Amino acid sequence: MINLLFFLYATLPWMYLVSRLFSSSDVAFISYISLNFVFGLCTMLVTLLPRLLAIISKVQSFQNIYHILKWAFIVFPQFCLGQGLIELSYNQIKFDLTSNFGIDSYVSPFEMNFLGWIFVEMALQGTLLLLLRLFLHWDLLQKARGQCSINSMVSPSEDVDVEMERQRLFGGRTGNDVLLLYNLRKCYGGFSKKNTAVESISLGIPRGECFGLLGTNGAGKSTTFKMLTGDIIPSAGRAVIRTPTGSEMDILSASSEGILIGYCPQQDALDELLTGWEHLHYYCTLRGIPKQNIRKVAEDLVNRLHLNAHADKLVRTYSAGTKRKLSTAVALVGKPQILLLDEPSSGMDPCSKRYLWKTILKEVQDGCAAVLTSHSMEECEALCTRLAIMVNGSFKCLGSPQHIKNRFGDGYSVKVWLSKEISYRRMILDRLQLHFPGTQFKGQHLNLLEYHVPRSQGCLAELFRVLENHKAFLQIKHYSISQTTLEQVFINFATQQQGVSHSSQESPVHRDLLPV
Ligand SMILES: Nc1ncnc2c1ncn2[C@@H]1O[C@H](COP(=O)(O)OP(=O)(O)OP(=O)(O)O)[C@@H](O)[C@H]1O
Repeated sequence: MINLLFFLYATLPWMYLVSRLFSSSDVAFISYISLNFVFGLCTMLVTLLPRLLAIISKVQSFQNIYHILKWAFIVFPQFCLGQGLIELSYNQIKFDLTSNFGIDSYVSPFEMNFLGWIFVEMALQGTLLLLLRLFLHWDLLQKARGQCSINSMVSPSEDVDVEMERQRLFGGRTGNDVLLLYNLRKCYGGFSKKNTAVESISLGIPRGECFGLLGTNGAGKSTTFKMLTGDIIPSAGRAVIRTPTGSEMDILSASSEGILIGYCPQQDALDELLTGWEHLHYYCTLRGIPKQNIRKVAEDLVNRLHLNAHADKLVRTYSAGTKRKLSTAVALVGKPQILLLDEPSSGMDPCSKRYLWKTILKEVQDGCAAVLTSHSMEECEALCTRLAIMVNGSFKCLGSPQHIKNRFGDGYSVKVWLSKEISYRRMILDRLQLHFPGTQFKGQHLNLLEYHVPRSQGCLAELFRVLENHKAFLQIKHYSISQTTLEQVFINFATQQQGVSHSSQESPVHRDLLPV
């Protein structure tokens, strides 16, 4: 019995590991167990043969071969099981026979010169292989741990809107929501956990909402999308879809329930050797659109995204913007209930962007739930009913664009152009702080300085007065005062991003002022 338990303890992780290396199906695992038993039997026979020959012929060399094989095969748990059972039966039979003559020949199975080494070897092997297995499947273990702690509060420093959204989700107040993310988390790098790309985000998106994900390069937007599409497995948390019947299911099983998810990845997943028409035809077929309707559906998408001039050409001749249009068209095939758009408008001209926005808005109005990432604040304001700004993988704020501007953009943005590139940064700040306590310096680019002045009664008129009075003294060429924009709110959050690259061209942070 002990031997059997050790056998299971030692072999199962090993067998599972090897079978999973070759295939992800459990059928492979079962086949592997069967093969293991066959293998165990073979090693037993190979060892027994010299032993039997040694008993029959009394030739010492057979006995030596038996001993060598016995020690060599000890690394195979299957052999240990068979060998252990045989030795135990042999021991018992010997004891039964000799006890009648008053001889106690019983040997404890734990004696090192009997089965002791087998136990030691199996315990070591079992432990090592189990640890190896845990190491290789660390992600799965993290996932299991995440499931257990799914209701746990994540960070006490979380923004109140983000926290409320989490509570809404875990409180079950998700009436119309179709896409639900529960504490979704992704760490790259297994054990090291150094790179947490997405840090326990919780979100519910109802039908007819376009949700915007904003963040600097590397904030974790694409990783979130990849978890939703099954490209990568979350380290913790769940992404679920609510079916029309009200039941919740894992997002990856959605297609089996007939729920369509449209995905426009950040990198165009297009075949360079096919034309636009061929792509659309192919995806329509994949989506199960009846053959007679394919032409109509493809034509509709081509018209809506203004692809007519390019649909007949090979994709390799497309410009970057045209490829994005085709990728978006592919994502829209079959009227998906959930639409995931990863920077769909990157590289598009302003005119094409408008057509794209119109198309996305139409889909959303028709009841689709969309998630969109973009580096264009204008786009997010035009399309998104709610948005979140991601910094270092977690949401820093969440709500409608107006709500975010009201909460985080309270006050005025003052831009001052100096006549020369002189270091008047501190002096201007002192003057402004004298009249408007709480004024902050936001950044500098050559001779352009930016300040944030908190809102107060009569502040605007006073602000003009102060700047006019000091214009000549402070060498101010001209200045502008505006309400804080979404872009400025974004910049404020984005400066918190770890290791934000100052050389990037993409993010709005780099198009505007940087903190100094
Ligand atoms: N396969 C990977 N292995 C290790 N780290 C990764 C991997 N993919 C992404 N990361 C890291 O995860 C973090 C988030 O990356 P992600 O691509 O999700 O950012 P993003 O917000 O989509 O950026 P962008 O706006 O540039 O598309 C980054 O720090 C990135 O370096």
